[in-house]
Amino acid sequence: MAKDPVRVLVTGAAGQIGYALVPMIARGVMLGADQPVILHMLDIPPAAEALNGVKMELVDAAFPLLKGVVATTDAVEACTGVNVAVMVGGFPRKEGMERKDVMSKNVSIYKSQASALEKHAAPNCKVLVVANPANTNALILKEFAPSIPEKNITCLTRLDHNRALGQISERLSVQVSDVKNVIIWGNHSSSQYPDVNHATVATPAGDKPVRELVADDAWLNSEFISTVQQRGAAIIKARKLSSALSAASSACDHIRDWVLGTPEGTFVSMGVYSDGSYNVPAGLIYSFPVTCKNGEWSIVQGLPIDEFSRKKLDLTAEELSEEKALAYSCLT
Ligand SMILES: NC(=O)c1ccc[n+]([C@@H]2O[C@H](COP(=O)([O-])OP(=O)(O)OC[C@H]3O[C@@H](n4cnc5c(N)ncnc54)[C@H](O)[C@@H]3O)[C@@H](O)[C@H]2O)c1
Ligand SMILES: O=C(O)C[C@H](O)C(=O)O
Repeated sequence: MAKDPVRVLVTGAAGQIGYALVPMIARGVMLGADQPVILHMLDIPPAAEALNGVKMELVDAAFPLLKGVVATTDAVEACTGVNVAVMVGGFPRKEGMERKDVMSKNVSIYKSQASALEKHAAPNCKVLVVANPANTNALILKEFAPSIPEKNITCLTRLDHNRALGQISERLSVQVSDVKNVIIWGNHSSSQYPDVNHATVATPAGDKPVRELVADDAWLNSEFISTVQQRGAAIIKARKLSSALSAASSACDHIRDWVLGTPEGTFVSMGVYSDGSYNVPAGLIYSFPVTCKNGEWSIVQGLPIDEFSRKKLDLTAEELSEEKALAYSCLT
């Protein structure tokens, strides 16, 4: 019997990530090739015409899994009944703007959209925040939607995770699908810590540690880390626009693994509400290694953390605490 459609909200759907993301969702990349979907697309009135153009293209593409499209500038209509919400909409930083200017605009958006989701989304709606500052926007959304379970509010660091897999695959000339268990700790910003200490590569002789195969700690402890941390900036420099297809694809990976589960023995990185694991302060949205089963994520416990890593985990936590304080100061 055909499955009932799942309603997926994409905010900022007229923007560049939205344009890459909605066809992936409509093709089953996010929820599976047998899962019908109804797309809810939200943008702001100045983008209404462009949003309608995206809707026209979705109709023209005749996706068999796409059972309906809601394209609107009304947050209540957009949020009504949604099972998955991918929050991409936001105000990008423009020339001459301070971090605080963009933070203040975005946290206000996330505060108001929190209420719309809380009141109108389906119970147990899973939320993924993509828009920057992603961790702090997700935290504000969580704080202003107290009836949504905190486990349902996450932010995207899977792009950074995938970037780390990509760098290791290039360095070792192995298939990216043979590399697993890198970790992104902390903020989706240049303070993040991409950690390969638990990562492995599948070889004909079994799984081997990435550190052993790379055999160059100096590279792993410096250039590898800064390349992943700075990859977003490198894409902006090259494209004059921030990453879009990789962000959209990683958002699909994040939701797919969360809903359908991670493969046995594999962990992925997700920005989730910290519970004090690994001595990360509770009350931040922080990226951890997680596994997913039956629609729930759990933080992988008990990984040894060396002194080098400890400092890096703490540094990115400090930045997130500062962002949290700044976000609250913008809202008062
Ligand atoms: N977490 C990640 O890995 C990651 C990666 C890449 C980009 N990003 C972030 O994702 C966001 C979107 O990037 P983009 O390149 O698509 O930007 P974009 O400017 O092309 O699109 C953003 C869209 O959001 C819309 N918007 C603005 N305010 C809104 C509101 N209140 N409600 C609904 N929609 C609203 C805009 O009209 C626009 O269409 C940015 O914040 C970017 O920094 C995050
Ligand atoms: O928009 C940015 O600053 C970069 C983006 O978050 C990315 O990681 O590609």
